[in-house]
Amino acid sequence: MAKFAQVIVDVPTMQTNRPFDYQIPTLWQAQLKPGMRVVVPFGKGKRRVQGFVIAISDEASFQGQLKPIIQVLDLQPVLNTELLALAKWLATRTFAFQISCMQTMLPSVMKASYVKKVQLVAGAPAAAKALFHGHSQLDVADLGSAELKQVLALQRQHLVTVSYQVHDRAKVKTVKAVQPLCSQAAYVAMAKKIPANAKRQHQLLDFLSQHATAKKPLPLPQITAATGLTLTHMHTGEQKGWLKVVALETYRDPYAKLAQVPRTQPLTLTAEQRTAVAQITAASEQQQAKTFLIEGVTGSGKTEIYLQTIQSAIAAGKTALMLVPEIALTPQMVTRVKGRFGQRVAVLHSGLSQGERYDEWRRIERGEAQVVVGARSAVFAPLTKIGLIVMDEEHETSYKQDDMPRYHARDVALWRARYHHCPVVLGSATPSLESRARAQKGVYQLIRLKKRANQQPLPEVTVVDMKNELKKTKESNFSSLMLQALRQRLVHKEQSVLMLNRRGFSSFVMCRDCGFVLKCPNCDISLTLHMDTHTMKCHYCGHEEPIPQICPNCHSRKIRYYGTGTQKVESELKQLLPQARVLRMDVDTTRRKGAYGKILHQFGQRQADILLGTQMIAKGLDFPEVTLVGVLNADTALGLPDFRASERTFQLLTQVSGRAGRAAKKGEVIIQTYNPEHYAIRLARHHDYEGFYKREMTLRHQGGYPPYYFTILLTASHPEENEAAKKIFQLMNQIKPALSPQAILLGPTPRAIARVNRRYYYQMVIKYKREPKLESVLAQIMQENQARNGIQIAIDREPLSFI
Ligand SMILES: Nc1ncnc2c1ncn2[C@@H]1O[C@H](COP(=O)(O)OP(=O)(O)OP(=O)(O)O)[C@@H](O)[C@H]1O
Ligand SMILES: [Zn+2]
Ligand SMILES: [Zn+2]
Repeated sequence: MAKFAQVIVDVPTMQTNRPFDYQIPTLWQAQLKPGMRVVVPFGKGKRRVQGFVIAISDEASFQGQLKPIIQVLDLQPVLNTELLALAKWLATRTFAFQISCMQTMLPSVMKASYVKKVQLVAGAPAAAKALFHGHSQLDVADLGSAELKQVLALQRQHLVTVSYQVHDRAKVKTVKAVQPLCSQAAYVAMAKKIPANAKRQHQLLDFLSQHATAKKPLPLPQITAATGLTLTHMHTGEQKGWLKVVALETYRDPYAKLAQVPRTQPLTLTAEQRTAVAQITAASEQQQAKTFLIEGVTGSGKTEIYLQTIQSAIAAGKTALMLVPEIALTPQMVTRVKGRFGQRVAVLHSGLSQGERYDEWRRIERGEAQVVVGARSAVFAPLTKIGLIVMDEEHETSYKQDDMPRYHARDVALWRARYHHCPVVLGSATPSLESRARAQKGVYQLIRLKKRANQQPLPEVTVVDMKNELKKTKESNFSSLMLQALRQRLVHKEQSVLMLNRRGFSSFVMCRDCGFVLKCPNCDISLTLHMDTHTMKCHYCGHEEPIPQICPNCHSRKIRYYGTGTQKVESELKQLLPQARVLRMDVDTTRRKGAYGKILHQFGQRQADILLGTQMIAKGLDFPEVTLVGVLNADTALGLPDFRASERTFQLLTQVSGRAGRAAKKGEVIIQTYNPEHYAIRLARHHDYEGFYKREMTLRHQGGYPPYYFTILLTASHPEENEAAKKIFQLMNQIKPALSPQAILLGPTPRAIARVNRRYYYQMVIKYKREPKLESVLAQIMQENQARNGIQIAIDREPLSFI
C-alpha cells in the first residue's frame, strides 16, 4: 500500500512550485488517489494549507522525517488524469505556479479559505484571559485593530498560539427527505392503536403505508405540498420509530426557469452549412485532432453548424464543449443550445453564484451533462470522452486571461483536442489574424461561409463623415442621416440598435478654470464618472470617491464632466425623438445579476424601439425586427497606441453591422466617423474580411508584428519606481545573451499606465521567430525573482494588449 503522497501546496511562490512529500496516515492508504485535495502542515509553526495530491508512492524521495497529511477533503479525485497533466503543461507554458493552474480549473468554492485562530497558552495571566471573554479561541478575522494589537503583543510574549484552519467551502445543497421504516401492514396496525382525534398522526401513517415500499427517501417539500404535513410532524414520526428524516442531495439549477425551453429541431442546412457539417463530423468520427476555422459572414448560420456537429458527437456516445465569449453568453445563446439538447446541457459562466457553478461542475463531473456551454474557464470542464470542441467568436480578447495563469482558452482547447483525438472548430465572421494566417499555412482547415442563411444580402453600409457634419450642425451625437433613418424606423415600427464605442475614452471630470483632472490616488489614471452611484471610480483598482463639487486644486466651481457617455447620448436621444422608447445597455445598467438578460428580453419582446449600448451589444445578438444599426463613433479606438487598433475596429464594426437584417426584412447600417478614409472603416463598409486580412498582414509584416513574430511581454513592478526600473534593466541583461541576433527587444519602458495600485510597472517586449534558449531563461527568471524584495515579475506569452 502506498505510504507517501506528493502534494502541490497552496502557497503560490516559486520556491514552493514543486511537489512536497507527506506521509499518508494508515486510515487513508487504501483510498488516497492523485487529484484529491488534502490539508497538510506546511513550514514552521502550526500553519495548515490545502494541497493537491499529484502522485502516490511506496517510497519518499525526501530523506528524513516526513509530516503526515492532516485531512483528506475528497472521496474521489477532483482533478482526473487528464486535468493533472494539463495543469502541468499549463504551468510551464504560461510561466505560472502549478497551484494557480489547478485552482483555475476548479470552481472557486473548492479553493480553500483559511481561518486564523489564536488560543491562550496554559497559565496565561488574567489580563490576557480578559481579551478572550471566556472563549477558548478567537478568530483573527473577527478582531478589531485594537484587539489585534493586543493579541500580537501576547504572541510576542508567547502567551498565545496561532493556528490556521482550512475550511472547505464546497457545500452540497440538500433537502430534507423522509424514509419510511416499516412495512405497510405494520403502519396499518399502528393506526388502529392511535386515538381517532390524533388526525395528523393518522394522516402521516396513512401516507407512510402508501409509500412503505419506496426505495428512495421522499423529498419533504413534495410531501408538504401534497398533504400539508410538515417537518414537525415528521419529527414526531421519527420519535415513534415510524420513519427517518434524511438529507437528500440536490442541485441548484440556475436555469430552472429555462427548463421548459421549447425543444427545437435541426434546421435544413444550406449547401455551405452542409459541407461544413460533413467535414467536421467526419473528423470527429475518425478521431482526428484537426482544427477547423469557420470564416462565416454574420448571420451565415454558424450556430446551426455547431449544434448539428455537437448532435452527432453525442449521438456517438461522446461529449462536447462549446466556448463562447462571456459577453455573448446571453440567455439567447443558452436558450438555443438548451432548446436542442435540453437537460443534457450544463452552463458555466461568471453570472452564476458560486454554489450554482459548483453544482453545474458536479453534473459535468458525474457525466450527467454531455454538452457544456461556457465562457473562458469552461475550457477546463471535467468532461471525459470529448468528441468535439467549439470556440465561437474565436477572435474575442476575453478568451485570454489577464492574471496568472495567463492562458488563452484556444491553446487549452487545442491541447485537450490532442489528448482526446477530437476536432476543434474555431468560428468567427472576423477571425483573429493569428488564426486566419494559420489557416493560410494549412495548419488549420479553412471553411468559408459567404452567404447569409436567410439568402439575403449583407446590409448596406453608409459612412457619414462627422467632420462635415460638424460644420453643418451644432454639436450633436447624431448626424442628420442617422436621425432620419431612426425616424423612419419609428414610422415603420421596426427596431434599431445604436452603438456608442467606449473603447479608448471615458467620462471624466475636469476643471474648466485650471484644467485639473481628478485622478486615482493609487494609480496613474483619471477616475471615471458613474452617474448611477454618484461616485468617481478607478477602473483599475476599484477606488471610489464622491463627485467633487469644487475643484480641489483652485477651488473653482466650474468643475464639469467630459466625454460622451451612454447616459448623455440617451438624454439627447430623448430630446430629439421624444416618442422613441429607448433601452440603455452599458456597464451601469447591467451590473445587477440577470439585468443583461432582462434588457435583451424586453427588446426581443419589442417593448422598445431603440437599443442603445456600448460594444456589449455588438456580438451574437439575433433579433429579426432590427433593420437599422447605427454606430455613433467608429474611430475612438483607432487612436490607441496598439498595433491591433485597426483589427479591433474592423472586427467591432463588422460584428455590429451584422446585427441588421438577419431575418426577412432588409437591413441598413450607418457608421459615423472622423476617419472615413481609414482602411479598417472602408473595408468594414464592404464586409470585406479577406481584403482586410491581406492589407493588415502586409502592415504587420512591415512592422514586424504578430502573427509574423511571437511576442513575450515581461513586466517588473515595485512600490518604488527606481526599483522596478532597475529590475527590468537587470532582466534585459540576463535575457540578451540567450537570444539570437534575429530576436528584437523593445524597451524597457515604463508601462503606458505606469502606476497601478501603488505599484510602478516597467516592461519590455521580446519579438522572435525561433529562440531555443528563450523558454529556459524565462523559467529561470521566474524561479529567481519571484516576490523577492517586493519585486513582482510577470511573464505574458502572446499578450493581447501592450498598454
Ligand atoms: N439552415 C438554416 N435555415 C434557416 N435558417 C437558418 C439556417 N441556419 C441558420 N438560420 C437562421 O439564421 C440566423 C443567423 O444564424 P446564426 O445566428 O447562427 O448566425 P451566425 O453565423 O452565428 O452569425 P453571427 O456571426 O452574426 O453571430 C438565425 O436566426 C438562424 O436561426
Ligand atoms: Zn486606482
Ligand atoms: Zn481648478
